[in-house]
Amino acid sequence: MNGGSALTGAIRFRGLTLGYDRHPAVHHLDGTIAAGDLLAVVGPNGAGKSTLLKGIVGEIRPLDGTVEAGPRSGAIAYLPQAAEIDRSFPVSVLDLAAMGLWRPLGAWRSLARQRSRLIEALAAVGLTGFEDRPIGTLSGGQFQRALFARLILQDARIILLDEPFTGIDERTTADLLALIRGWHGEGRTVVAALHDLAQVRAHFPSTLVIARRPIAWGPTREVLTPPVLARALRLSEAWDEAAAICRHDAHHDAHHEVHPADGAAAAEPHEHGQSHGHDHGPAAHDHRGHEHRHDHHHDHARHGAVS
Ligand SMILES: Nc1ncnc2c1ncn2[C@@H]1O[C@H](COP(=O)(O)OP(=O)(O)OP(=O)(O)O)[C@@H](O)[C@H]1O
Repeated sequence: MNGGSALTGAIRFRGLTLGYDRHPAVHHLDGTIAAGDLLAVVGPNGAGKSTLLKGIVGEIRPLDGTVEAGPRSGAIAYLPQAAEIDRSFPVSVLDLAAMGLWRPLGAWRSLARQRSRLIEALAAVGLTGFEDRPIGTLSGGQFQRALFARLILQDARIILLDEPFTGIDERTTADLLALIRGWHGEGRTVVAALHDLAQVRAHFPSTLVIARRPIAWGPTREVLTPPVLARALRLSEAWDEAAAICRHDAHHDAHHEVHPADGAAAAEPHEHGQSHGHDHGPAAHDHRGHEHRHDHHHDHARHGAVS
């Protein structure tokens, strides 16, 4: 990957730190999600999954480092968590889905063509006949289907999904998973924050485990192991919410992160410490989360916070 057009569909992180009010929520992420990857982002509550997706789509700006996903930001479609979506707005299913057409076609081009694409997209998500229903009257599953119709119409190279199946019935989940597989088959890059590990194992070839920082990244069957998950939980619980930012260029412990090979999924299935020769394995460092908190305060004193 040399950037520019070669990055189409790929997402590259360089020393990325994301957070709120200058407190990091995800930090020191390096690596590339390859174009066409179907990647699950997994981690405990508060691990930073939503924050990472928001950072990719540009909803929040990096506190440090960079994320490149492009080349055009409009090439990203993003489905936030259901709780963040306002359903009280009085629009119909057709209108909601039609919002997805705004970027691909512009406002006034070929209304007839737009109409037929809309009808096709609603059929693809099983909502034929629901066109005129106000979105406020839909069930949770039906509303999620309408949002997926909007995603279809956005026709983006990169699709980010934040817990798309939470609270969604099995039948709808199966239908939407089939759509996701279809997107993967078309070579789009799909990244989904998920909690259901069985679902991840069954449908997502690659997984990134995070606990405020990347824990493991690679082929799902190699990454989703009990030690990795236990470590993610431990580190997440030990996190200091008030930690300050440490600059990636000055951070002496920066090499503790996972680095998927450029082109991603081949990557590194194991915990970072093991493959970089540092003794950061879970057995050797049971108190690593605590250690990390200490590092942060130390770095803060040594380098100062990023302003
Ligand atoms: N708008 C915000 N302002 C301040 N802190 C925030 C904000 N959004 C998230 N955070 C904090 O950032 C951290 C990561 O949150 P995030 O929502 O990214 O985690 P998550 O992995 O998606 O969690 P969950 O699985 O519970 O959805 C948490 O400590 C959270 O409280």
